Amino acid sequence: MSEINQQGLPVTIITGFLGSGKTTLLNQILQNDSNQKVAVLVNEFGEINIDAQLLVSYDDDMVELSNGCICCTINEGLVEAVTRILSRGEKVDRLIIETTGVADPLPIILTFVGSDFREFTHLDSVITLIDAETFTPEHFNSEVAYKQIAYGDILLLNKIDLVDREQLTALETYIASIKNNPRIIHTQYAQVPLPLILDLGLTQIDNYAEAEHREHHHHHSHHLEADGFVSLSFESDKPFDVYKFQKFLNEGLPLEVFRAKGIVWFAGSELRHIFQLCGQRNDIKSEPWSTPPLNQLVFIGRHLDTDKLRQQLNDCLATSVTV
Ligand SMILES: Nc1nc2c(ncn2[C@@H]2O[C@H](COP(=O)(O)OP(=O)(O)OP(=O)(O)O)[C@@H](O)[C@H]2O)c(=O)[nH]1
Repeated sequence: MSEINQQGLPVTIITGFLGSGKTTLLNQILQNDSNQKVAVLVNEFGEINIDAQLLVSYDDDMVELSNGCICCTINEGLVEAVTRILSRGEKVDRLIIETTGVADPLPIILTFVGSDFREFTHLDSVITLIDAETFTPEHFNSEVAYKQIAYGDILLLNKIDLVDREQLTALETYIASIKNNPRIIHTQYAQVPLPLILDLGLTQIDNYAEAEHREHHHHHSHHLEADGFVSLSFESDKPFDVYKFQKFLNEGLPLEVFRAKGIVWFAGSELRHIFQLCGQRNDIKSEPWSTPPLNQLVFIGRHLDTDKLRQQLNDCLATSVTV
């Protein structure tokens, strides 16, 4: 029996704030770790799981947990999903969990270090993505954004193509002020040699004993409300008018929207469009459809007027369809 088997299934948790590059990293791992059987658990805050659809391999090994956050409301779902993976006859080499951008990683960490799973799994490391362009010492006034860094064993300072040297140095100085000897790696599109992030055995279980005790006496399921994040999921089997949608992005999009992503269908186009918005930046890429066309979008932000936003999106739909 290999050393890994004796220790149980290696688990890697990928965390980081909204839009920091978690799915991009997961795709890097899946593309480069092709000799291994990787089970993936993708959790999204929103009713539609967009991330799962944007992964390079999307098959039976994927377990999606949508509409909630595994750190609180659907933690039971996490336990069930992991139990399912562990009880499959087929050998699995590792489990990777991508949390939502608004997840507190601690309850997820404790699910592995403080439960029956401890016998069958071992938490290898917690990887935290940080968007070097948008992250500031105010950490978006979000307690979870702070905790994601505090509990990260490896910090990937991502999107370095969008910042200058001074901004990077300022960020590193801030991180060093809140965390002892941080292990920081600079990345662009989350590209990192896998030996630098996998199978390192970095998570120190003993460090969590006290945290586990505290959590048992503490209700953490209200942090989303406290941070003020809400999500709107929009689906339609009618296409958007490309000009109306572009006008909406340029003039109508509420400033409160911090993150948006989705699969977009434009009237007159045969392609599926992948829409991504992080802060002030958005882009749309196109590729062929592998499913019947439809619109599926998620908008996340603080204090969103979801009714108004839904109406604005409905107004972007094309009145006549020419595909
Ligand atoms: N310029 C630039 N863009 C990046 C980089 N890494 C990721 N992105 C883009 O940032 C956007 C968000 O990346 P994701 O990987 O989806 O981020 P995420 O953390 O999974 O997002 P959520 O799960 O929705 O919170 C996408 O459009 C990526 O292509 C980078 O290093 N540089």
